[in-house]
Amino acid sequence: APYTITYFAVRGRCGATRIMLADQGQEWKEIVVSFEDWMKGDLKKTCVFGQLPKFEDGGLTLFQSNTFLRHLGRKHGAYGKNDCEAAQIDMFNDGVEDLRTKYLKMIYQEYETGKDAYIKDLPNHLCKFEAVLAKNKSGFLVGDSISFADYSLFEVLLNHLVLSPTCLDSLPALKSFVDTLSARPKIKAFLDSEDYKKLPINGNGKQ
Ligand SMILES: N[C@@H](CCC(=O)N[C@@H](CS(=O)(=O)O)C(=O)NCC(=O)O)C(=O)O
Repeated sequence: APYTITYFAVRGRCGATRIMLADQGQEWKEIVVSFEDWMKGDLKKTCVFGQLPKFEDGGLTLFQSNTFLRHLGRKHGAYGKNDCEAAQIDMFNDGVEDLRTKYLKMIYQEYETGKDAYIKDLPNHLCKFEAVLAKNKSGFLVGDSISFADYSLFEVLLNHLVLSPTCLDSLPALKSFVDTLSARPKIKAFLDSEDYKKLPINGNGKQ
């Protein structure tokens, strides 16, 4: 397979990419880097931004997890049917990234002190995506087929359901979005796999 992910032994910022690859029927290789090896610094020096994950597509080497999603979107017809849809897909993926950034800040910097307040404030962020999905009859964020932004939203919702299992109870469009994507055969198989289940969501073991 031309695709290789190099990352720590976490779902982290590769969660959405792996779900997208699985749903698109793609195989990929995983190179797992231990924190101990990472701290030696040799690999870090070769990374454009000094960070992982790294994604290889044959001879193309990429960093930046959202870049992987866009690249796969272009390659596998998951980036809308025209520039207008592509721009909206970018917009919603950027919105998901805002939520992911808030989530990661809480997880890594203020879990004990900030978890309850974060969960309390969560509906104010999730309601924005609820409104978008409630408006688009296709069941996807943009247009009439799945895009990389849908995988990104789906994955961040899965993580939030671990943090707060009731967080979608009053958001029917998001609940149905998660149920529908979870039922897609290749996503279901991947989420049931040991490869998926054996990895913690985050690097500090908090979820
Ligand atoms: N914007 C980057 C962020 C990448 C990033 O923050 N990587 C962290 C690991 S993780 O937060 O994604 O799990 C890292 O390499 N940290 C180690 C280091 O910075 O030396 C992306 O989306 O890929």
